[in-house]
Amino acid sequence: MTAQILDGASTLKAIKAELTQRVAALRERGVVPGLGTVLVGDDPGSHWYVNAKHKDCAEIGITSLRRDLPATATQAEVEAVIDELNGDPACTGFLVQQPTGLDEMALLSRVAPEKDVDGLHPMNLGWLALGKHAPLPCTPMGCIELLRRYDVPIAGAKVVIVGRGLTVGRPLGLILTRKSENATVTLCHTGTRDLAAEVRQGDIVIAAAGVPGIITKDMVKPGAAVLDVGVSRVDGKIAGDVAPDVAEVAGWVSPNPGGVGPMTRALLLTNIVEAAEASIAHSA
Ligand SMILES: Nc1nc(=O)c2c([nH]1)NC[C@@H]1CN(c3ccc(C(=O)N[C@@H](CCC(=O)O)C(=O)O)cc3)C=[N+]21
Repeated sequence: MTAQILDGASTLKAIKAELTQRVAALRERGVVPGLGTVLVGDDPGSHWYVNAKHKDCAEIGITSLRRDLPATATQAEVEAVIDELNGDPACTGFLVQQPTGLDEMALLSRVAPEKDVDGLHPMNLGWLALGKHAPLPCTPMGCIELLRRYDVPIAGAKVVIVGRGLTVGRPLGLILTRKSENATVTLCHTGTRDLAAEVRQGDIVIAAAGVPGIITKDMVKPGAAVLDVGVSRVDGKIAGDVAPDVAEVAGWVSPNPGGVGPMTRALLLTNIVEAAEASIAHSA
């Protein structure tokens, strides 16, 4: 027996089809959702991601405001672009692509919280900790949406997260322990004494350590769902956190590429549409 594939690419397609109708409904009411991106420098990976995001937007009727700055851009220059997008009504949501090489906390904090479609503004993460509705981070929500669409049970499940990074592991623990998800979470990190023993308890394992192949077959409970969030490059190719032979014991696995990456984009699109819908609710 081999694991069922959690196909993020086809799920992104399905979500785009659903969002197309919501964007059309917004446009009928005179609201055109517009995504802004702020990109600093010429990292090819970052350029690929930002291009992909704008292509996704164009497909479903979201307009694009693209601000590309050279690697030499200063903190003040990037902050001026953030201020400009904060004040532009055509921009209903935007993000600063990471990494920038600048003071990222200062940049994140400067984005108007209601335009923070990455869900990473300190105020939005604070609302998450306090249990109030706010934009949520795209990669964690992409993981959850992928599990939901394949009917992997989350409520009551033991979820083992590997990695405490600010964009995935840390917020994911907060989200999965809400009443609406109701999972029991173990958050592992470099201080974890026996990683294999922790991972073996997981009905769901979410690997977001950025260490190629850190999750091996012997660590996985038979039938578990294993999500691979890690993006490392080995010889120019994407290497995930999950070793390929994990599929021999797992019940479900997300491929990488083709799993959580496209789902991150799907949830970004969802956040853009929701921010635009919320702007109507607030002005009505
Ligand atoms: N402010 C900010 N927001 C982000 O959401 C953000 C960011 N900064 N910095 C970098 C990470 C990374 N990220 C990905 C998006 C899409 C894929 C994706 O769609 N990958 C494809 C193809 C990958 C390939 O072939 O190169 C896949 O997994 O199938 C991956 C990774 C968003 N990030």
